[in-house]
Amino acid sequence: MSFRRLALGLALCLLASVSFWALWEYVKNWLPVFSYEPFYLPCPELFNIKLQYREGKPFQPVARSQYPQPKLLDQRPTQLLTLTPWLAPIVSEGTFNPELLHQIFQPLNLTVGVTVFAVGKYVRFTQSFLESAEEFFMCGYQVHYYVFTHDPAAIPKVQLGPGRFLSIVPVQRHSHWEEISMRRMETINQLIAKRAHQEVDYLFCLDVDMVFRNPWGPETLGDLVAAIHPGYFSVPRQQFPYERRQVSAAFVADGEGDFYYGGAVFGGQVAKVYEFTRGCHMGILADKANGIMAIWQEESHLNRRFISHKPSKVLSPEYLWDDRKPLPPSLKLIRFSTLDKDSSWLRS
Ligand SMILES: CC(=O)N[C@H]1[C@@H](OP(=O)(O)OP(=O)(O)OC[C@H]2O[C@@H](n3ccc(=O)[nH]c3=O)[C@H](O)[C@@H]2O)O[C@H](CO)[C@H](O)[C@@H]1O
Ligand SMILES: [Mn+2]
Repeated sequence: MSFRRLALGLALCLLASVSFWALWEYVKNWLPVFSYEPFYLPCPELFNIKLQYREGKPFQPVARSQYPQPKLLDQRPTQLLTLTPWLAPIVSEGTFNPELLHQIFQPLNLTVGVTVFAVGKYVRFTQSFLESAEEFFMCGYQVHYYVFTHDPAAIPKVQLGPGRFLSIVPVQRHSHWEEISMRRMETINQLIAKRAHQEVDYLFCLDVDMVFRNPWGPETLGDLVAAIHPGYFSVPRQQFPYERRQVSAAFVADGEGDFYYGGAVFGGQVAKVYEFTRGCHMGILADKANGIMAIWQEESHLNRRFISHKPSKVLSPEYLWDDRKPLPPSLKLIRFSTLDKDSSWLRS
């Protein structure tokens, strides 16, 4: 009797272990979580490794060389070039997705600075400039305007959106408009050294006699940004109004040049704008020492520098237009444009 019980007990035990084993095999095969071996974890050293990279090589200025001129309108008369020969994007409507760029740039919590000069009669442009910027410039981002003026009390109070600031920076009123325009390089450079390097990530340096007409967003952000001048985007480089006198630091030889850029719009990462404005100012000082002023003042020096220090992003004339010109079929919209103004009265 007891032998039968023992045998039955053993058989039951055997059955139970076999079923348990079968169940385990089944579960092990079907649920990956049970078969997962934490092979790579823990491996804390991976998170603590500090790599000693080869030292970064700073970009060298491009030496004078001969190569064909890039043509903004070479493809089809209505289609703009989208890439420079040194692989910088040329930004225009249709080349980027604004929603995607917003998703990428919005979480970065960037502050974009704007420098603008309102000296003498140009104070009158400040209101329309600022109001249109509030409507279209870097909407949804933190913006810091630096308004340089000889007369702080004359700067109108414009209602600014949340996260947008305005600093008025007093400057001397030089008697000649050329001097006012040209001194901007030095003044911007000093502003960056004094405070802007701690206050903004990117900085755009803009003319005040202009208004925003359509959105200007993060598609414009880059290391060093130039804008193609509205007057010369379809002419051979020999016709660009570069400084052609060899004695000037802004001299450009006949076969040189990519695009003719406007002095009314440039920018980039604040450290790059610092280097850029310093270089231009040094050229301007060298010219002063030689008793010469470049044909288009700081714009000539800016163009000289952009030949040897290529912009990493180029803005199409959508970002620097002139209302006095008819709109060509190649431009789908105008974002920032010069007002029709009486230059001789303004400069008198
Ligand atoms: C089409 C054309 O001819 N463009 C040239 C002209 O641009 P612009 O006619 O656009 O020059 P501008 O008269 O707008 O002067 C440039 C900027 O300097 C500031 N400003 C200038 C004068 C003044 O009395 N007060 C003042 O605040 C202001 O922010 C102005 O927007 O002159 C510039 C001077 O560098 C460049 O040579 C440009 O190539
Ligand atoms: Mn202007």
